[in-house]
Amino acid sequence: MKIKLGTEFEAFLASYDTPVYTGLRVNTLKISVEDFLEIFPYPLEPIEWTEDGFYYREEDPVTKHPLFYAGLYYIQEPSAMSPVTVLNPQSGDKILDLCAAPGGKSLQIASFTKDSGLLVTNDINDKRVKAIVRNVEKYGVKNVLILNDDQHTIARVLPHYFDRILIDAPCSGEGMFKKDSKAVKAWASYANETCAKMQREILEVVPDLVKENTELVYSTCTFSEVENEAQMLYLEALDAGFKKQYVTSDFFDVKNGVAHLWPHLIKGEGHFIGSMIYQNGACNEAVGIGNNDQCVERKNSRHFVKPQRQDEKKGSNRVKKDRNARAEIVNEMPTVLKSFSEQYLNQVLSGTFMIEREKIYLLPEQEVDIKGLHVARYGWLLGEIKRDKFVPSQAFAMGLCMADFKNVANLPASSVQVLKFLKGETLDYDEVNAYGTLTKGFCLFCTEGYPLGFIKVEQGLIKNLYPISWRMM
Ligand SMILES: C[S@@+](CC[C@H](N)C(=O)[O-])C[C@H]1O[C@@H](n2cnc3c(N)ncnc32)[C@H](O)[C@@H]1O
Repeated sequence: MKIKLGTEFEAFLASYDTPVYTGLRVNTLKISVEDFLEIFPYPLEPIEWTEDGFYYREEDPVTKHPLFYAGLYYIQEPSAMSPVTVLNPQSGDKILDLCAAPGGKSLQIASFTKDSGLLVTNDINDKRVKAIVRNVEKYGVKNVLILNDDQHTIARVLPHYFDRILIDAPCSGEGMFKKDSKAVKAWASYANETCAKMQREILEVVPDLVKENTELVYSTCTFSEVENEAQMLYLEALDAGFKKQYVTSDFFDVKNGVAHLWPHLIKGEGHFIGSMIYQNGACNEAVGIGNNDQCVERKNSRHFVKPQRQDEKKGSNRVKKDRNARAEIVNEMPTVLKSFSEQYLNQVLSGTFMIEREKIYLLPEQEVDIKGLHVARYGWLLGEIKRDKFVPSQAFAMGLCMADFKNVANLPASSVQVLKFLKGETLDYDEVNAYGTLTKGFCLFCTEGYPLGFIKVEQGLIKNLYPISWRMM
C-alpha cells in the first residue's frame, strides 16, 4: 500500500483509527426518500454518491426499529452503494447479479428498475442464498428469480440473455479490514492470488452471458491490482467485444476509467469499480467512452455473438415450466386464491401464477426459461394451499401496500403492541382494535402505514402469525 499510495500512505493508515461509517439505504419500492425522512426518528446525513443512502449514528438502534422490520431501509456499507449507481439499471432491463448474497445490491437494483423487467439474483453458496430470499421477501421485490447456481449453469441455461450484469466478486476483502476484523483473518486463507483465480473462473463465462450492448460492472472491496485492474484486462482479453466503459465520478478516485474508493478520501470503506460494454459490432462512437485501440479486433477473441434465442420475446407472459420442479403454470388465478382475494383484497392480482408443492407464486412479468436451473425463489410467494384454503405468506404481506388489504390494523411504531407482534407475543385485542376494525379472519398488521405481517382474528382473540424466523430477539 505504501508503494501504491506514496505520500498518501500516512493518511490511508490514519483512516483505520477513525470510526466505521454506518449507512442505510431507503427502500424506494416501499416509500419515497422524502416520506421516509419524515417518519424516521434518528438523525441522518446524506451519502453523496447515492440519493437514497444516508449515514446514521452508530449508537442509534436502527435495526431494532419497527420501520426496519417493515422493510423501509436496508443496512449497507456506504461504499457498497456505489457499484449499482455505476451499473445504472433501467426499467424493463433483464439483469443478472451473479454473486449476490446477502442481496444488498440486488435490492438496490430493484429500486432502480422499480421492480420491473427481471432481476436474476444468484449466489453459489446455498446458506447465503437463504439470506437473499429473506431480503427479497422483506423488501417486497417481486420480479425476481433467485438462483443457487454456479456461473457455468447460468451461462448454459440463459446464454446471451442479460441487458446488465453485476459481478460483485468474492475477493480478499482488504477494503473491509477496518469494518470487519474477520476479514483480516480471512485474508490469510483468501489471499490475492487465490481470489484472483476464483475471479477469473467467474469472468471466463461472461462472454456467454452477454449480448450486444450488455453493460457490465465488476466490483470488489479490495485494493489488490491482481483482483481489480488485472481482471478487467482479463475480461477484455477474453473477447474483443468487451469495451471499457469509463467510469466517471465526482466523488471517487478515477484513473484509467476505473474507480477506487479509498477510506482516507471518502466517508466509506475501500472499493473498486470497473465497467464494460459488450459491442461486437463496429466501434460505436456514440457511446463516447471508447479509445480507438479498443476497436481493434483482438487476435485471441474466441467468442461469437450467438443468435438470440427464439423464445426471447419481450413482453410475453408465457413462462416455461421446469420439468423437474413439478410446477403447474396457470394464467388464471387459482380458485382458492380467488376466494381469498374476493374476501380480503382491494385490487385483483393479475399475471401468471405457478403452483408448486401447494405453494402459489405470482411469476415475474418477464418470460424466462428456468429449465436446468437451481431455483431458490421464482417470483412472489403468495401463500400455501392448506385444507383447500389459501393461507397467505409473510412474503405476501411484505409485498402488499396497506391500501391493498381490506382488514387492516395500523399502529404507531411506538406502540407496545407493535413490539409484541415483532417478538411473536400475544396481542391485546382492545389495544389493536383501537387502530383498525378487527373482523374475523386475516388482518394486515401495519405500522405507520407499512405492513409488518398478518394476524388472524378468531373468537375475539388475535393470533399472531409473525413467523418465528423473522422475530425480533
Ligand atoms: C462480495 S460477496 C457479494 C455481496 C453482495 N453483492 C451484496 O451486495 O450483498 C461475494 C459473493 O460471491 C459468492 N460467490 C463466490 N463464488 C461464486 C461463484 N462462482 N458464483 C456465484 N457466486 C459466488 C459468495 O458466496 C459471496 O456471497
